[in-house]
Amino acid sequence: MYYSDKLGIPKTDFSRWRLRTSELGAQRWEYLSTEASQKDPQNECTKYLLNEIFPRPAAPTVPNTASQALDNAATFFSGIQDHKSGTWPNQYKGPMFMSIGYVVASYFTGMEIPEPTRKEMIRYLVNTAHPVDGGWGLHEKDKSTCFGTTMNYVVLRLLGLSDEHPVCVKARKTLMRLGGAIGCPHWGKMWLALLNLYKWEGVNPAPTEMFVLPYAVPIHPMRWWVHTRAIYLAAGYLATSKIKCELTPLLEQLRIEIFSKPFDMINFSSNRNTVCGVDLYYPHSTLLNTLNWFMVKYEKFVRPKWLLDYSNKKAYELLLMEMKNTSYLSIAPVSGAFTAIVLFVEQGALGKDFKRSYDRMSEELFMGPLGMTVMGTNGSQTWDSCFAIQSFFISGLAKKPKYHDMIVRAFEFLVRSQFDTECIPGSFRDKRIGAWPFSTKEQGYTVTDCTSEAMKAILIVMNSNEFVDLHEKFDMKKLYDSIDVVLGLQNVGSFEFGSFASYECIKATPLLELINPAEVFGNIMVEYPYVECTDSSVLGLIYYSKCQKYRHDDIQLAVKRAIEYIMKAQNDDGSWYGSWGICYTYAGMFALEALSQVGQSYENSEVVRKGCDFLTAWQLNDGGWGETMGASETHSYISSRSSLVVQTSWVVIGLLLAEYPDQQVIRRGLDLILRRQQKSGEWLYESDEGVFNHSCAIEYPNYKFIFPIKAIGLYLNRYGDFSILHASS
Ligand SMILES: CC(C)=CCC[C@@H](C)[C@H]1CC[C@@]2(C)C3=C(CC[C@]12C)[C@@]1(C)CC[C@H](O)C(C)(C)[C@@H]1CC3
Repeated sequence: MYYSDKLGIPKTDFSRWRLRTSELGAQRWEYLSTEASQKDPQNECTKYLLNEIFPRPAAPTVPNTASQALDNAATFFSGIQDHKSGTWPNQYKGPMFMSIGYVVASYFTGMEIPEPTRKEMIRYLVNTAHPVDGGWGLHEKDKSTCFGTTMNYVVLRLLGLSDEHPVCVKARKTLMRLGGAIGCPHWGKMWLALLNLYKWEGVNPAPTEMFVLPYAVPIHPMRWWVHTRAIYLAAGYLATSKIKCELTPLLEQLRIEIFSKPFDMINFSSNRNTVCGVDLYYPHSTLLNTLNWFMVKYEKFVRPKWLLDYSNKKAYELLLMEMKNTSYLSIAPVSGAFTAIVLFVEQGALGKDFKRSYDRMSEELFMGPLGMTVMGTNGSQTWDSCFAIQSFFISGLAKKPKYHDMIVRAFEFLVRSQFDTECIPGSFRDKRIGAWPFSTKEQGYTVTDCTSEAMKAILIVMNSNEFVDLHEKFDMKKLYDSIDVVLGLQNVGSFEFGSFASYECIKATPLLELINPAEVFGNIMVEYPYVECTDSSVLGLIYYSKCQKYRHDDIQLAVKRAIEYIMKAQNDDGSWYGSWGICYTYAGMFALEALSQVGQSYENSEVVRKGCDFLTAWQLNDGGWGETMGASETHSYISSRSSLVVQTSWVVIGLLLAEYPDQQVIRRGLDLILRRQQKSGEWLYESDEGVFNHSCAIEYPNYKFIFPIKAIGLYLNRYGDFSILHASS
């Protein structure tokens, strides 16, 4: 029973929800009428996502051996694939600062949120409120923060929950304890200012003049990290124009509810830098405070109107290009919602670009047992499909005819998802033909590791005799472009030689972090070298060069440089810090896999030995491994009390690929994985697997299938099958 049920919060009829997908992987939830629902049964994937049948029926065979357990897992996982797209849709949730964008954009523009969505968004927030104090944090499992609590309180109120509802009363009490909404970080202040719940003079400046500087200026915003630039481009337009919506009775009421003082008594301009202590992850530098001080004076006394108009016009043009490059999705939900508001301001409710962008926001909403929320991105389609294919091949499952169609569908999805058009000239985007995104082709952004992993998955299928029927579906020449993109993404200038970053090369100095205005995230200003992205790039490049001749020498050189980077990135204790998964177990697996591909093993490489010894030292008494979000935040390994299946799988995979000599250590990990497997063949959610910007946890629901399958498969390859006593918990 969920908290929302205890409180009697209205719920929709789950049997009426359908997940509609497209061949390009777009996902939209639709709520049918009872009659339509009867004619159009829910598919397995949707039932699974909504937890409609639980506990699920046991797999037909009780596994007596590890290979049978593997087969049950594979059967379960292939059963929840979405057939139309060939992907594994999932509620890619965690961050608690995304829904505000959709709700503010809807309120601001007068667009009505459909009733079932409204109800389920309320349910989700009720179910994720902190069990003790009723607030919300930066992510679902976080302590309550001013940002999380203010944003989600406002969302609930805009969605129609009464201020007297116990959930609101409790949350408000926590908000007051945190000092009220005045302590919101920069983005929070911006959302409030748009809603006329905060004065723009109390928001630190985000000047659009930066975007009209010549690109040659080394700190030009188009050299920043793609997300930060997209957010500040749209938010800058809104902030400099001091856009706000009309004050409605509800907003007037909210002005009273969220501050600890009467609204008119607050001196907003003296609270530009007020950030609640609990929220502060990345405090301002003196440089940023000084620049902000000058900017405020400049905006007030110096800035000529023509310059503001000129730079906002430029910002608007760039935003339109961004929308066209991303099929109106924008790179991610935060920038997407700010941009939709800009388009509304420029074009009005009937504007075609506004309408398209607003419509696309529904593809970020995802329904689940707790309710509906806006996800971190419009999905994780490509990334998960790459790993699904690879793990089925490595564990020998791909040979079994019963998984043939699943692999065909995922392969065809990857083929459809490769970029085949370039971005609009002048939009400061790199060449993308040949590359792959993290989510969908329509989202339009190349990701380094996604490109390499997709290339590898495609090649594995193309090299396989079982899939000759697919060989004509892909022209291998299309990988020439992929190779060009990947090679072009390696950092070979003055920054972090040999490494790979996330979306682009590093284009500006990390000193820019000194002007990071976001307060709640670290490392967001520029691209950084990521060991996992570097590892994946190595894996893709090596696999390609083993079977193809194109740019062979360039690839060898790139791999050599990348491997040198990976070795250099190892910490003294043998660990690697993972930026996108939690944490050292994640990066350890990737690094050990990359090193194994150049022949480095426990026996012959000091780096590998240290890497393995670091991991084995953290093995828990139950045989597995588990790491907490604290590790990502504090940059030191923090173990969970009992093991987690996904992280145990990461370590098992790493150790197996490193040819770690002690079979017993690995076997104990594997036993844990097998013990946690359910009778249905699946594994259940245990803890968030992913992270970003050091402070925000995010779920990767497919990891609990992909990595155990790979771990069991690799174990069987090395040591052979064995009988098991308990296959279910
Ligand atoms: C602080 C900001 C700007 C918030 C918006 C959220 C995005 C920045 C996040 C949500 C999902 C996210 C973590 C993601 C990534 C970057 C940052 C994202 C897009 C990437 C693509 C970086 C490279 C990684 O190896 C991997 C592919 C796993 C992830 C996927 C998700």
